[in-house]
This record gives sequence, structure tokens and C-alpha cells, in this order.
Amino acid sequence: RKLNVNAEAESEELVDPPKIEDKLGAVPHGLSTDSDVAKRESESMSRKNLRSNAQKFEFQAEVSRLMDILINSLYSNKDIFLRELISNASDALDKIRFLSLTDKEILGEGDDATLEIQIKLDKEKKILSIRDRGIGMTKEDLIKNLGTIAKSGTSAFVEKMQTSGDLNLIGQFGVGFYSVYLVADYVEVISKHNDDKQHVWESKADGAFAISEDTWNEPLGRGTEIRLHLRDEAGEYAEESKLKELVKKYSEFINFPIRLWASKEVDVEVPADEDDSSDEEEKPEETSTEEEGDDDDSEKGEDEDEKKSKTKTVKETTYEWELLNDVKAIWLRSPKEVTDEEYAKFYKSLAKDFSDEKPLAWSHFNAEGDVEFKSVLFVPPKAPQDLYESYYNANKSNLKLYVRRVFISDEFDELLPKYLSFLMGLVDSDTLPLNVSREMLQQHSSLKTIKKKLIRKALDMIRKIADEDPDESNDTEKKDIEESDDNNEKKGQYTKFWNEFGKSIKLGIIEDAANRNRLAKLLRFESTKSEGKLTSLDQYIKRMKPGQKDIFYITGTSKEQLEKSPFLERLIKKNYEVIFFTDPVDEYLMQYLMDYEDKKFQNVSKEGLKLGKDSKGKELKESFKDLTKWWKGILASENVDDVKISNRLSDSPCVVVTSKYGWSSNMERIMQSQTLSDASKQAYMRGKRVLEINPRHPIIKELQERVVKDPEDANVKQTAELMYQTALMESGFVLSDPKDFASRIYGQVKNSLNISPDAATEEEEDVEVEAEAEAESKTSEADSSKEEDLDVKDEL
Ligand SMILES: Nc1ncnc2c1ncn2[C@@H]1O[C@H](COP(=O)(O)OP(=O)(O)OP(=O)(O)O)[C@@H](O)[C@H]1O
Repeated sequence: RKLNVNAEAESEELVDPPKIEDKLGAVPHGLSTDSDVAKRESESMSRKNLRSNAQKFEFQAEVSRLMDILINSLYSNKDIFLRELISNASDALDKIRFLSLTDKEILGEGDDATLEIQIKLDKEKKILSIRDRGIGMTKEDLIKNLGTIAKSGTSAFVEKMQTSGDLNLIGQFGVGFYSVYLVADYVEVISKHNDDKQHVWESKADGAFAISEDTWNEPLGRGTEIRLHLRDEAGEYAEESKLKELVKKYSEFINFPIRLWASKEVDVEVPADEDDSSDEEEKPEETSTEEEGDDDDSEKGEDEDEKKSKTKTVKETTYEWELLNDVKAIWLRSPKEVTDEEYAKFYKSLAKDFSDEKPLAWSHFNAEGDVEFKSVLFVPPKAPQDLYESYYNANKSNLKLYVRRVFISDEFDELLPKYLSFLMGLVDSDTLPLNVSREMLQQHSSLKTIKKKLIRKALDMIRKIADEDPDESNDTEKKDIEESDDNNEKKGQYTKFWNEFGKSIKLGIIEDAANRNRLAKLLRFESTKSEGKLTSLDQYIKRMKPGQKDIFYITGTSKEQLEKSPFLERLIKKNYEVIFFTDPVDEYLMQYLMDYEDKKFQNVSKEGLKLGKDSKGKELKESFKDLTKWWKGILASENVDDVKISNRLSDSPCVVVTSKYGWSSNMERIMQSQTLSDASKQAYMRGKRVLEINPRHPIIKELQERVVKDPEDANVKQTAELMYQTALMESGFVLSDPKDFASRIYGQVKNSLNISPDAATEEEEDVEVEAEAEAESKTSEADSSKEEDLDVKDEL
């Protein structure tokens, strides 16, 4: 909401803002004298009221809430504001440098073309200024970027603050600028964009900000200066030493020079006036050059001595721009020279993640050949909360693209496939052209090669986390390796990786056919033999029984549920290992992962399970022929394809298996739970069902006998239907008609309690509604009189 008001008068009336020139005496920049400017500058700096003739705006509600939180925050680490401002300045410099690639004029000349960040302190007035010669902001940019448009991160951050309260994360939510209010109670943003005049944005974080055209400050040329009027309790930031420490700590990897207007004590030779030379001995801090002289010099002529005694050395404070960072980009250095600590710090600055956790892994390499580039990739310690939300719609990439050291973009999703979008890092290419637009670059043929190499390197890096993790190895020889500190640090890292990013690897198997095998190597899961830990396909293969051809797996909602599944009975008895897949994405995954190292995957709840030949197979099939045929007939209306003798059951009487290419029961459940799934497709994709019976089970044996005796026995038919429905449930299907199932069960209960199947439920007596209402009012009257009684008793 835009309001033109007179802030000092606090009137809400819409008025024409008085022209700034009227108030300040209309001296244009070009004509103002230095002292005029200085006077006005100091005037504006000391004033903590928003300029009365400025255009005033209200902050967007979420932004206002965010500022309230910041200004009232008891958060002790207020340091973060500086790195956020430096990071914004660096972004602004990156932007102008990028634009200048296609239009040299844009940079201007002299100081304007100096791409650096300057920090200046006014100790007395407690004003800290951070200035850049970046792209700057137009008036409209100031209004939009600093207050009226809430970014998606704003409310997410506000919400997060209410629960966890770690302000350190502010940069990750794209609202870093507002952290200035941790240390300042009044902030001015002076900005000059090539397309607009210089403007001042100012706010005391009290719900409003103001913008005025700037006619009193020194012209910036181009760029932005943020002036923080420090709060009383933030005095420590008015110390040079503190600012130097912060830049070293947080902004080491900024690719532009950061300079501080730093004071320096220097020895200066000044002529010693007569009075001074007479008291020389009483002023030990002022060293005369004579004292510094060598003894031998005393032999020099008197004239010379006299000349020397006429000067003296005094300490003087001078100011100069002191460079605070080493601008050599980390990725240009040799990986051997960069320490682990430096990589960890670099990660933090890239990810704006200043928590204590280190990245799980990194890879720093130079790619040579047709396409040359340097890259550093990181696996973050934690997955962002929204990693899989709108996975297919979000255009998110965490890789920064540089071309010959010039930052181009961090929105290049062509560099990595979606499933690796959780990686952080950068690519600096020497091959890509510099002077073309982002759109042209996006279509450059080298990008494909870069992408291919990045994927390989990324997968190698992830594999290495597993290789170096002592927990990952089941080999006894490897376990014997002495436990070094390094080993301890790597212990459990792959499980950590898997828990954070395992789903991405699975999505990779689905999406990236070319790297499917490499990705399958990274897959982890629990199995009937993994003893509660994660295991891999390679380890599974090592444990396979002689003669076992397939890799067995089962899908469902939880390991606990699957462990009891009838599908596993015989496999476990025969000591086969079965993988548990319990993530909904696993069902999709297994549609793409057909085999691994020449071994086929077999879902043990589907047709086609081979467990060696049953010596009595043929015989059993023959002797249960009557039952299977009869049962198939009974279930004709149930979409059951066949009734067969099972080779997977041991203790259960029967199970329902699905055809090889149809959905498993688990997949049916997943599809049913999807709001937008298409019912007609569900019917079409539903796997054909086969009822498998256990010929050694007493119920099945009894049924066979009864069917042979009387295939029309209604009771046996009922039992057979009930058996099928029970098997459906136990096999993980959702019953389409639970009422029917329940009635059958009650029928059986009646039977076991010797109650006639026709015994009806007793009718309830009909009570007239009016009579009921009357009765109710009487009881409530009685209740209240009882309560009164109690009150009286209490008082007594
Ligand atoms: N020094 C600056 N020069 C030019 N524009 C700036 C400057 N500082 C801030 N801005 C503008 O204000 C916007 C808001 O800054 P803010 O720090 O809140 O978020 P961000 O920079 O987008 O994200 P992050 O906090 O993660 O850096 C920026 O996106 C940018 O457009």
C-alpha cells in the first residue's frame, strides 16, 4: 500500500510530497560545494526521523512481522548482518559484471568501474556503511525489494523462527537484508542504478519505510550504500577489529575485494620547533632522529647534528583502504593446497548454511579435453525441507555457473539432472563463451558434456562416502583396520547420506537410464538378513545361496509388517534373503530396475517365484486338482485368474499373488491413496490375481476332502470365499467390500457359538421424540437443583 503522507505530522492524508529541493534550497549536485554536501550529509545522518517530505510506504505484512522478530530478538549472534550485506553487495557486483560482458559502457569509467566492496565506520556517530559499485536499485527496485513484495521465503522464515529460532538461517530464506535490524534502529539505503536517479530508502523498522530522491548525499556514480545507525547496545560493531574479524570469518570467499577504511598509526617526521626541542627529554614518546642515530655518527659534523635535531618523529593516525580478503577463488587453487577446513568454510558461504555441521563430502576437480572446466561439488549435511515438494515443477539448481571467473547464473538447471539438485557447488568453464546471453548459453553444446562429467564426478563422490565409511563394510579384513580418528569421523556417514538423500538416488534410477547401474550400487535397504542395518545390492549378491538366480524383494508399508508376511514363510525357512522396500517410491523404482549384475529382481508377492523344484510338485498339483478347479469357479466374480498350488507358503493356508506386470497389492494401495489418480486406469493396471494354496495345510486338506464329497455344500462355499478374502487382506490388498467380509465373519462366529444363522437382532423400542424431549428437560432441572444443593453445602 502506497501512501503519500507527511511522516512527521503523522497525517494519513494524501498530499503532494513537497519537493526536496524546496526544503534543501534546491542546489543541484553539480553546483553544491563540498561543505554544503558535508553539512547536509551530517544532518541526514544524525536525524532519526524519516524525512518528512519523503514518499512513505507500509511494509508488506509478513515483512513487518519478520522485522518485529528481528528487532526484538534476543538472539546473541548478531554478527550475521554483515555477511548478509556483503553477500548482497557481491551479488550486485556479479550482476553488473555480467551485464558488462555484452555492453562495456555499462560499467562506466574510473572509480565506477572498480568492482569492490567498501566498509566505512563513523565511530563517533556510530554509523557503519557498506558500499558497492554493483548494479544498484532504481526507485521501483527499492520499493519492491526492500519491503513491499514478500518473497516466498519470508513467511517460511517467520514460521521457522517461531519454532526453532535459528536466525543463522536467514540467508537461506532470501531475506538476509532485514538482519540489519539486529544491530541498527535506523537504516538508510542509498542507491543509484544506471536507469534512474539516486534515491534514499530509510526505515526505523516500525512498519513503514520512506523513499526520497537523493539530492544531498555525495553522488554514488552507481551502486548502493547501506548506512546502519547502530543501536547503543551494538557498539562493538563500531570497532574496526570486530569488522575485520567478521569479514575473515564469514566473507572469506567473496570474489570481490572487501576493503575497510582502516586507521593506522604511522610515524611521521615533523620539524621540531624550538620549544619542542628544549623539552625533548621530557617527552619520551617523541623520538628525535638524533636519538636513533648511531654512536659513530657523533663524529659527523656539528652542522649535520643541528639539522637533525630540527626534526622529530610523532605518531599520527591516517586512514587507508585495507584489503580484508584474499580474492583468489578457491576453485582456482590446486586441490592439494586447500585444507578440509577451507572446503568446509567455502561450503558454508556457498550454501549460506552457517550451522556447525560440515558437508558430508566434496569433490574438487579440473576437467580437461574438449570442454574445460573447474568444479567444486558438495553434498550438504542435510536435505532442505522442501527438497521433494514439487520436485517435477521446481526449477531449482544449487550450482553456480562461472565463465572464466565471471559469475553468470545460479539458475542453470541444465548443469545437473533434477535428482542431483541437492548438490551444492560451482562450475567455472573456460570453454563457454562470455559475451552471449544466458538463453544462448543455455543451448551451448558444451553444456551436455559438462553435465555428463558432473554426474560422473558426483556419483563417484557419493560412492566414496560409502567406501570410506567403516560401517558400510562387512568384510572382516576391513573391519580389522585400526580405528583411526579419520575412520571415526567417517563412521555412519553413508547411512546419514542415505537418510537425507536416498530418495534422490532412487529418483535417479528411475530417470537416468545411462547411469542406472552406477546409481543402483548406491542403493541401500533393509532385508531379512541385514539385522536392522542398511545393506547394499553388492552385499546381497555376496550372501546369495549357491544356485540362487534372482534377487528377492517385497514391497509394503513397513518392515515390521513385511516381516510377518506369508510371502516370506518358505523363503526364510530355506534361508533366502529378501529385501524390504517400504518407501512408496520403491514401487516405481522397481519398475525401472529390472536387473543388477546379471541377476533379475523378483517380487516375492508376484507370480514367477522359483525356489528350486518341489519333488512332489506334480503329484500335489494332481491330487488338489478338484479343489483348485472348484475354487476358481467359486471366485469367478472376483477377478481371480487362477487357483494354484503354492511354492512359497509354509504356515499359512493361502495367499493372493499378482501377475508379473500388473500392480502389486502395495502399488494398488499407493495408487488408491492418490487424490488425482484415474479410477479407470486403476482397474486396467490392477494385476491379475492368483490364489495360491498351501497343500500341506490342514484347512486346505479338509476343504479338498469336502469338495470331493459335495461340491455344492453351501457351507464350504462360504468358507472358501471367506478364506479368499482373508488371504487378500493378509497379502496386503484393501478389501473392496469390507461389509461383506464382516458379515461372513459374523456368520462364522454364529456358527461356532451354535447360534442359528437366521437368529435376528432384537428390535429397539420406539420412543416418541416429544416424550424424550420432555424427559430430558426434567432430568436437567433435577440436575441443576442438585448442583445448587451442592453449592449450598460447600458454602456451609
Ligand atoms: N547491495 C545491493 N545492491 C543491489 N540490490 C540489492 C542490494 N542489497 C539488496 N538488494 C536487493 O534487495 C533484495 C533483497 O535482499 P535480501 O538480502 O533480503 O534477499 P536476497 O539477497 O535476495 O537473498 P539473500 O538474503 O539470500 O542474499 C535482493 O534480492 C536485491 O534485489
